[in-house]
Order: sequence, then structure tokens, then C-alpha cells
Amino acid sequence: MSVSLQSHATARDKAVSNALLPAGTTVVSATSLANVLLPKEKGRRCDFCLSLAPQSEVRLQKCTSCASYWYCGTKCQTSHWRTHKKYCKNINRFCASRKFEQLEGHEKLDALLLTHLLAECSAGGAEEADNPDLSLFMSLLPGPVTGNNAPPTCPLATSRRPTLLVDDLYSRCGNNNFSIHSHLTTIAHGIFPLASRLFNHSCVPNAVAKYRIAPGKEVQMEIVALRDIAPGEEICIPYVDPALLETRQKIFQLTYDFTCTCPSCTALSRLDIPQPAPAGEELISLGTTLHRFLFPVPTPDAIELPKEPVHLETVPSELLCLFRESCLTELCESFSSFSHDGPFESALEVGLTVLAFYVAIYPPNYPQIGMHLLEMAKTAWNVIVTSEHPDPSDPVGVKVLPQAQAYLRLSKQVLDVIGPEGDMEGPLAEVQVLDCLLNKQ
Ligand SMILES: C[S@@+](CC[C@H](N)C(=O)[O-])C[C@H]1O[C@@H](n2cnc3c(N)ncnc32)[C@H](O)[C@@H]1O
Repeated sequence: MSVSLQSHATARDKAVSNALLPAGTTVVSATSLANVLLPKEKGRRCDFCLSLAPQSEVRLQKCTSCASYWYCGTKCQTSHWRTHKKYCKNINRFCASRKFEQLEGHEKLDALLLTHLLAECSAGGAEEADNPDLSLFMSLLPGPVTGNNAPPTCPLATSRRPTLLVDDLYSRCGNNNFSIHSHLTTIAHGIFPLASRLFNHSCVPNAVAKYRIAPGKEVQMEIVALRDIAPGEEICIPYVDPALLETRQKIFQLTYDFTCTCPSCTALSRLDIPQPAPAGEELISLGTTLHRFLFPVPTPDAIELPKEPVHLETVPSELLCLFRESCLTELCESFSSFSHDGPFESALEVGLTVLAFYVAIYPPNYPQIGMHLLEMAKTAWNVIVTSEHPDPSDPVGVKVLPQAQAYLRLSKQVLDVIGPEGDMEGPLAEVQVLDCLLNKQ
């Protein structure tokens, strides 16, 4: 393995690289011990491999016994039966019970994940000693949420009662629960003990988790280096979205029981971020100043992405009020609305400000930056194809085409580091299609 554990002053251990790991390297790859689909994905995706139902009319196969679990084929259904048979007969009664009905949405998901985990513990050959993944899971640090708060679980049909206590399992679930995502959309939650054992959190991480989803194959988590990682350097991943500038420290304390001391949190604790957050016209005007500060180039097509994380201390003090969560939320909503419904020119303007925020908040090569640049390239393409050309000597395309090409080039530069992820036919395929269209112009 390219990493080893060393002791850490406050986090028990940390993962350090054994050699130079170039950007894009898969540091660790693992399958889940247990996972659960989000309710919105039930029936759309296979409950075993998590892949989407084919686009055609071919439907997923239901489990004929409970009719509540769906599979893309016999192979997945057979593989899932090893654990699914433990709760298949009882799951519908459990989900219709008052104690389950009364739970909040996220607690229902936890209850099902815990049920899947218990089924794994009681499946044949799954005693802790026989199952390295299970013993690794039990070696994880328990979180601050103690077992007494464990949600109800579905009764299991088994003569082999799990020897592990529900409370002990649950106390390790909250702080070791990954959001499985495809192209940045969360589709499921999962337990990946090896990644949990190895990686601490940073809001300026040098690696991220991605998931490979393919029909008939267990979902694979890969931890990918975002930049070159030097030998002996600690490898950290983000536990929560670093864009949660105001709430993330609270989440670390409540869910993970630590205070983050990464360079971004240290800078934020020293800076005096003024209240109230700007909104409306003032937000647009300050946001434009932020993008001019971060991209001091004459035209948008000359933009280059910084090679190092932006130090928040270097941002002019009159722009610090932008680092309230409501600012990015408002700008992202405007970008999304303009890029869907137009005017597309306005989307490009707001989009540049969103890009400036992302570059200030996320480290280089962070997936959100690449995905946003792809949306910018698509929007620029929409400006070109929807514009009327009243003056043939000055078509909009002459101005916007270089922008579209620049955004696409930068998007590819970022997304290539992370490589293929999620369901097939993702953003990298879109980059290819757009590349053909733009280079024909
Ligand atoms: C998934 S485990 C990470 C592996 C852990 N270091 C170990 O030795 O098992 C998560 C726990 O590690 C600790 N941790 C993770 N990141 C940390 C950080 N940046 N600072 C302090 N503690 C951290 C917290 O106790 C957290 O609940």
C-alpha cells in the first residue's frame, strides 16, 4: 500500500504517503462493508451495485419476497441475498411500524444502514474474527453520538445473533459514514472501514473520495490524490463540504468530536468576517471585485487557475463579508437559474464570480471547480448557438467562443485529475462532446 499509519497528536493516527504520489494517483481502493440507497434512488438503482436502471424500458428486477429491493440482474440479487435474506421477511413490517415512521428522514436512513450492517455481522462466516473489514470497523474511533441514541433496527431472521452490540456498531456509524456520490450527487450512504481507519479530515485536502459504479460490480471507493503528495506527507480528505464556512466547525464537533486546525480554519478563526452578509446588487458588485482580484486578466478567456490554495488572509478586507454561506448559496442559485432559463450572458457573469468563490474556498483540482467550469463552457456554448448575428462581421461567437474553449480546457484539466467516477457517461464524456462542437467552430 502507498500509505502507512503514524501516530497523530490528537487524532490517534494519521495516514502518510510512503512515496511521491503524483496528482491523480489512486491512493487506496475499497468496497463497502454496508451501504444503503437514498430513498429518492430506490427503484431507480440496483440495491447491490447501486448502478442506474438502464435508460431503456428494461426495468430492475424486484425481490419477489419483499418487493422492496431492486436488482439490475440475477448476479446482483444472488450476491445481495447473503445479507438481504436476514431482513427480507421483516423489512416491510419494520418500515411500516410506528417507531420507524416517527423517525426523521436521516434517522430512517441510519436505521436501514444499521440493519444492513447487522445483517452483515450475522451473515455466514461474518464473525468479527473471520471478517477483517468488520474487525477493522470495530477498531475505529467511536464518535460523540453514543449508542444510547441508536435508531430501531429491523428484526433479523437468524439463528446466529450478532455477537456485536448494536450500540457499539452505531457509535462508529455517524463519524464513519460516507456519502456515496455520482458526479457530485449523493446517491447512497456507505461504511468503508479502511478509508475511515486511514484518513483524517482537512478543509484544504490533498485527496478526495470518488466512487466507481458499474452494473454487476460492488461499488468501489477510490481515494485520489488532488495534487502531488510528497513522501511522508499526511493524506487528508474532506469529511464535509469545505464551502460550509460557517457551520463546518460545528459539524466537526458534533459529529466527529474534533476541532479542525487546517490552514483554512486557522485563517477563518483569525479573520473578522463582518455581518450582515451582502445580498442582491451589493453581493454582485463585491463578487465581481473578488473575481477581478483572483483573475486579474483583461478577458475571461485568459483565466488560469491558481496552482496553490488561495490564502484567505490575502483577500482584501472589504471582501471578507463575502465569506458567509448565504453569499455562495445566492450566487449558485442565480447561476443555476440563468444558465437554465437565460439570459445566458448573465449566467456567464455570475458564473465567473462563483468560480472565484470556488477557487478561494477549495484547493486546486477540487471536483466542484471542474464541474462548474464544465457548466460555464456549456453556458458559453448556449450563448453562441442562441445568439442572432445581426452584424456578420462581429458575431457573438467571435467573442464568446474563446471563453467557451478556455472554460472547457480548464474543466478538462481539473476533471482529468479525478478521472472517471460515478455512473458511466459522466462529465468526462460531456467534455469530449463539447470539445468536438467547439473545435468545429
Ligand atoms: C474516520 S476517523 C479517522 C482515523 C483516525 N485518525 C484513527 O486513528 O482511527 C475520524 C476521527 O479521527 C479524528 N480526526 C479526523 N480528522 C481530524 C482532524 N483534522 N483533527 C483532529 N482529529 C481528527 C476524530 O476523532 C474523528 O472522529
